[in-house]
Amino acid sequence: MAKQRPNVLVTGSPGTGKSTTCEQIAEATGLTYVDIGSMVKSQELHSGWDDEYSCYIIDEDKVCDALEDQLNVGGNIVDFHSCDFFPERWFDLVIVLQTDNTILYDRLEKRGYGQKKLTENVECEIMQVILQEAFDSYREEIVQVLPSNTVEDMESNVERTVAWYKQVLGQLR
Ligand SMILES: Nc1ncnc2c1ncn2[C@@H]1O[C@H](COP(=O)(O)OP(=O)(O)O)[C@@H](O)[C@H]1O
Repeated sequence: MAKQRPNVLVTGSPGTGKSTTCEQIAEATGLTYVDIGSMVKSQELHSGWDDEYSCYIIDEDKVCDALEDQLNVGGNIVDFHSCDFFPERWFDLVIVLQTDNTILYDRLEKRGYGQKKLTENVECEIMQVILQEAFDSYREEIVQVLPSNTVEDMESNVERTVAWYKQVLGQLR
């Protein structure tokens, strides 16, 4: 079944601005914002709590099952800090947000991350782990790597995604 509207995936290390960016794009386009982190918690799509990293151990199969119908129809903007376990066909655009490590460090510190989690997340960003994951999982043509250091960056990222969305919708109709 062909999607009626495109789906967008916004990925990147924690703190790069996924949720803020997604909320703004959702407001401007009417796409449904799907925050996987909250879903994992509220629908218990996990296999327990990881004390070391203070996070849930996500059950990827359960997440995909829970999203299947909605993503097949289309019209969603999905926010998650990992992107290699979703079916490739779900997404028409994959945005990878990137933030300079000193800025990211400050954001995660403000969020109250412990030293271990903070260092590992900043290292993940430096090593471009999510970027690599995105290029390994999706066609290069649909992956967009966007800087997310400043408010101006965010505005520009929202603007270009909204423009892309309108263009795709125009082609579908
Ligand atoms: N491009 C940006 N410029 C300035 N502040 C930003 C930017 N992106 C995110 N932030 C701020 O950083 C914090 C983390 O953003 P958030 O959207 O929660 O990130 P994520 O969902 O990727 O973890 C928030 O306080 C947000 O306002």
